Amino acid sequence: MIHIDSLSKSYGKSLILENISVDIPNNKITGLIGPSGTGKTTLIKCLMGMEKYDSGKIEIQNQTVPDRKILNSIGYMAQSDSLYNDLTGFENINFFSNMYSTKISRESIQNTLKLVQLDDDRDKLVSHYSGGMKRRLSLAIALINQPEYLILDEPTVGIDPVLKLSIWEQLHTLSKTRTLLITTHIMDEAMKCDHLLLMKNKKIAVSGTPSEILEAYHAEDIDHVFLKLEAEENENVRPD
Ligand SMILES: Nc1ncnc2c1ncn2[C@@H]1O[C@H](COP(=O)(O)OP(=O)(O)OP(=O)(O)O)[C@@H](O)[C@H]1O
Repeated sequence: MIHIDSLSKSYGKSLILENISVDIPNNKITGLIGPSGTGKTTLIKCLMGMEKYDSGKIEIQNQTVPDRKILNSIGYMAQSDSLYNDLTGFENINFFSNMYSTKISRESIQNTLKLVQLDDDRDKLVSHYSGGMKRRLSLAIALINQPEYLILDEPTVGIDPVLKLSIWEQLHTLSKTRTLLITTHIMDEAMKCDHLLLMKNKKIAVSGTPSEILEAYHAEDIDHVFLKLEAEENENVRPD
């Protein structure tokens, strides 16, 4: 479980995350959803120890983070791909797999490339990859050491609908034994998550399963929940 307690974070004078307290359950896909610029990536960077937070606490497996040992059990896919353009897909994933203390076999690299449907393109230079291929390679790199926690920042951007579906199937399979935290703007992807955290105004405004949230807000989709939150804020009325 990821436990976030009273977390606040500013960049300079701008407060980005305000007193956030939330638990991210094990063996589920939690979707962190919210309009652009609400602080989703900032929250993830705080979890990963890539940004220092001002106050509060983050614990993963009861261990305060950042913690080196815990980092080894997290697979992270950033929003922008950090790949070596002058290496092939295979060489990239091989490079990153050498960073782990446990040896990752060629077979497991090959299987992971297959999973993201890059096995046929493994020997192409990444500079010749499309945007979607780069995203898939980044996803493969996040998966390579079979981490207990997977934190994926907009994993399906630039990926075509058919592959997107197969990646979601895979994410669901992974979530049987792993804890996933995924950010997305894409509202139909929100509905595929087991648990949602809706971010608004520096806070987690709503949390629950997609159906619980839709029911509570009498909304047909998550977009409408955000619209209702906006109206609620403007009129200062609560949903009935
Ligand atoms: N390093 C930084 N220095 C200063 N401000 C930053 C920095 N990184 C992000 N911000 C600001 O913090 C706010 C939250 O950004 P963040 O990237 O966390 O949002 P987001 O919800 O992930 O957005 P998106 O969905 O567009 O990726 C934005 O106003 C952004 O401009």
